[in-house]
Amino acid sequence: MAVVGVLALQGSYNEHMSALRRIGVKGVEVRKPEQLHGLDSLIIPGGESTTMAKLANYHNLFPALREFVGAGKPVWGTCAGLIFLANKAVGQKLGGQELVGGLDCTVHRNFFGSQLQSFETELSVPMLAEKEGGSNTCRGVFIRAPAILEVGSDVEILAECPVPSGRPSITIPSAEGVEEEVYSKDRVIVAVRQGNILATAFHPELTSDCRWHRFFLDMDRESHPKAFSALSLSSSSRGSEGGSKTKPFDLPIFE
Ligand SMILES: NC(=O)CC[C@H](N)C(=O)O
Repeated sequence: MAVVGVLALQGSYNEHMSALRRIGVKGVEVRKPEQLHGLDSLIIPGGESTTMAKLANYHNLFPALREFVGAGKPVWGTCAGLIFLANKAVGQKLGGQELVGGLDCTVHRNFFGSQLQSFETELSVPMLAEKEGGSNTCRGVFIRAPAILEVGSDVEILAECPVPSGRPSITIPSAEGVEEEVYSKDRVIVAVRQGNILATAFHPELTSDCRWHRFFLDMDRESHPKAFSALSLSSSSRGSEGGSKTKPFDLPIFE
C-alpha cells in the first residue's frame, strides 16, 4: 500500500493526515530528512512559508526535499506548499526565502492580500470532475493565499480564479530592480500540474471534498502501480463526494 508523507513542520498537516485517513490511505508525518526514505509521495501543506522554510533549514530538509522532487515522486504543495515548490517567488519578505523548486512557475506569495482578505469561492474544475467524478466545481478556501502569475509550457493549468475586486494591486521588481505593476488580468491561476508535481493555492484539506487527495493518489498510483495492490486506496470513499463513478464490483474492501 502506498505510503504518503506529509511535511509536518507547521501549518495544516493534521488536516491533510485526516483527509488521507478518510480515503483509507496511510499518511506519515515527516520532520527529518531520513523520514523521506521509503515514501511513495509527499504533501507539503499550507501554513506560513517563511516560518516553514526556517524550520526546514533548521532540520536540513531542503537537499532531501529537492532530491525527492527530482526523483520524480509525486509531490503536492497546498498554499505555502505551492510557494515551496515554485521555481520563482515574488512578494517575499526582505531577503527572500529558500525554495525547494521544481515547478516551472512564478508565484506571488500573498497575491490575494492579507489574512483579512482570505475568502472562499467555487472554482471551476472540469478536469478534476472528469477524473474523479462529482461536480464541475469545488470549494476553494483561500487563506492569505498565493497565486501563480506565470507558468512554463510543461505546466497544465487545472483551475483559475477571478481576481477579487478589493485585492490590493501588486508590484514585482523588474529585471533592473525597478518596481513595476505586473498584474492586470481579471483571472489568475490557482491549481496546476507539471508531471509529478501538483500545486494548489487553496486548501482542499479544509473541506470534506476528497477529490484533490484522490487525484493526487491517482498520480501516485500512475507513477508506481506496484505500491497499490488489490487494496484500492479509494474504493471505500470514491463515489461519496466524488459522485458519479461507480465502485468496481470486485473491490468491496472497506464498507
Ligand atoms: N495559507 C497559506 O499557506 C498562506 C501562505 C502564505 N501566503 C505564505 O506566504 O506563507
